[in-house]
Amino acid sequence: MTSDVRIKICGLTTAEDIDATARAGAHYVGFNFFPKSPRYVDLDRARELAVTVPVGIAKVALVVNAENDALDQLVDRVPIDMLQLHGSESPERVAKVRDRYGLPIMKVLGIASEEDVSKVDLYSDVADQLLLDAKAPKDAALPGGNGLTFDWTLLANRKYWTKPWMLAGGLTPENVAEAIARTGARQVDVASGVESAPGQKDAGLIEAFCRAALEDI
Ligand SMILES: O=C(O)c1ccccc1N[C@@H]1O[C@H](COP(=O)(O)O)[C@@H](O)[C@H]1O
Repeated sequence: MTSDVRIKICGLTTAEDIDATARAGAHYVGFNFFPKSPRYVDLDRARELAVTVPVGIAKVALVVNAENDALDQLVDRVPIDMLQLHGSESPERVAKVRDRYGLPIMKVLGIASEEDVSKVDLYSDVADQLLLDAKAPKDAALPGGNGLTFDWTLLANRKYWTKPWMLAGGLTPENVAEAIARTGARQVDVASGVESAPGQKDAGLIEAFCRAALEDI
């Protein structure tokens, strides 16, 4: 028996990554457009990869506080299905991006406290999905992709959320089943937890992650 959990593998950079992710049964692939990331892909590379993604797997573009010029070029050149806003974008900015491109938006919230969790309500009317990631440490070079978990009990007392949400932050083949069981997440996202080195995806780890996430426990 497999569960209905949906899986996003983020920060793919090669054709082999796409192949491994599709074979493992993931539902979303993420392309990372944050230049400082070891998972960064430029528009040409992202386009080459995106056109090979099998139908039925959603192609997500991860951007951080991107301006319209950069987003215009991205959307023009790369056939994506969703924008993941992983910066400090306000609800107003999220609404503007959604209106301008007509693409579904996944807004990311960094979580370290109850107050952070309560921000879901601020974005529920303007985002199509929420992604809850560990809040990056103040001195971190990256706002995500740091392999850090957050305190999952912060999600225990959440009220009903009207938009689909995804759990991220430090997930691995070893902890993803526990994370799902403890938080009730129906969607999970991983970047560094399926890599052999920063930015280098490992087909075996992708397969193990998907197997563990899809297992009914
Ligand atoms: O992965 C990155 O390099 C990255 C850079 C900038 C913003 C977000 C990034 N990754 C996202 O963060 C989550 C959690 O990452 P991890 O699994 O803890 O390594 C990841 O799923 C990406 O969506």
